[in-house]
Amino acid sequence: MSDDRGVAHDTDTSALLSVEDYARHVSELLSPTPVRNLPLEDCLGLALAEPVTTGIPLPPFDNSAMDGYAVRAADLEGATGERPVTLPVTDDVPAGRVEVAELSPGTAQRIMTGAQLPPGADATVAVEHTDGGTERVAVRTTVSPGANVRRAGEDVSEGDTVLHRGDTLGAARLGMAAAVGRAELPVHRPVRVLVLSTGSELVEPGEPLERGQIHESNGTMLAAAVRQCGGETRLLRFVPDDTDAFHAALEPHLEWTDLILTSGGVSAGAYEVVKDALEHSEVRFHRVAIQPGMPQGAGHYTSGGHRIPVITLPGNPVSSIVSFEVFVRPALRQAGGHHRTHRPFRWARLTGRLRSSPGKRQYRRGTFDPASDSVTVPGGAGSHLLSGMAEADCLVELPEDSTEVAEGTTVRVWLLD
Ligand SMILES: Nc1nc2c(c(=O)[nH]1)N[C@H]1C(S)=C(S)[C@@H](COP(=O)(O)OP(=O)(O)OC[C@H]3O[C@@H](n4cnc5c(N)ncnc54)[C@H](O)[C@@H]3O)O[C@H]1N2
Ligand code: MOO
Repeated sequence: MSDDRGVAHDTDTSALLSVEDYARHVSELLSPTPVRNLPLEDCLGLALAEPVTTGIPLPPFDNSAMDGYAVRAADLEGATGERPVTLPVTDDVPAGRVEVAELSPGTAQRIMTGAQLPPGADATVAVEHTDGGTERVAVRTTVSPGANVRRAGEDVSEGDTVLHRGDTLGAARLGMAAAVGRAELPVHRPVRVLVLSTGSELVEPGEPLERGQIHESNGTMLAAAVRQCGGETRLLRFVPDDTDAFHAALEPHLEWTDLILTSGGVSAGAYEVVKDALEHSEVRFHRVAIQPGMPQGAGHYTSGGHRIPVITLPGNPVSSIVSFEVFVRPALRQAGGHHRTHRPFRWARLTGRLRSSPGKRQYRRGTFDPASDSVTVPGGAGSHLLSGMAEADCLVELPEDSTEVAEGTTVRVWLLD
């Protein structure tokens, strides 16, 4: 097996912080963002800060589920294709009509889907079962009382709670809010994250590379990851490997920022600018029992009266995105007020065998097959192997105590977007 080629092996696992302890530490850094009333069109992806109760029933009035004719069911007794019952059509009721006349016995009113059921009517017969007449209508079927009628309050009653605190507002929930008459909702404003990348080897995508250089990719990736979980971002991509320049780059953004998220520059090298620049702030660097993503830092950046939470992710691209998923995403979701903070997970059978780092929780990149509840891990464990991450639809969790994981073993998989 060679699936751990290119993995940074650290055999000293004695001083490693557990994944749980570090995750808790990170989530304690952030407080919930302030609550604002925003128009519905600005609420997509944000978390509701208070429950929504409805002041009206839905539907608000009895109405027709079909285009056809409002009738009294008893008037159609015995109607068949051979012996239709013919009724005079006394009115036309389009959707939106406010005043609707009473339906007299032995008559029909032409009615549209969503239009008020006339008082006295107890059913609608669909136009397909009639000759479609406008003066008189021949009806070829019987109907039961209540047929094709949507009763007031059938969906929700006045006073019902229709949305809950902490709900993430997606299309259907925004539709629900509009349906009960809300134009605005109280939501947690998005968490504002200043994403920054350091490294003299980094070059703007689109520019040619000299030998020894790579395109900057973590900034794009992490900013997108923040936005995917409901946050707002500012991206500083080429912060120089110089501590004064680092502080100067941050300065204009400090008033705006809820969290500073860096990648790179924190391990054991000679030019670790993030580590050097944060040395005098309240940031602590840890080695966490996770692969990829072992070198981590968290705390507060202090400057000119500001005290801003900061999380420093490792620079290897897969290390940075995996540790974002494991540590940062749940913390951001919690700060944004969402009650769903974690990705959904499934249990799945491994289609091949894997080797894992002892003493560390390993996250491998996989593709999950929901039809067979199985997961395939095509690529290696190396934290520079971004293509495997780009292909993956899940992260495969191998526990700290596993070393050789046999084919067929049941593992937890975290489903990605
Ligand atoms: N002697 C040791 N060396 C390393 C250790 C260690 O414990 N002792 N840990 C290894 C592990 S594990 C990881 S993970 C990395 C973490 O390194 P840094 O966070 O300091 O990151 P850099 O050294 O700056 O970069 C690592 C790698 O990632 C590339 N990178 C960085 N930023 C970006 C970016 N914005 N876009 C694309 N790629 C980026 C960078 O070029 C390097 O290849 O350290 C190991 N070493
Ligand atoms: O293995 Mo590092 O922990 O590449 O992330």
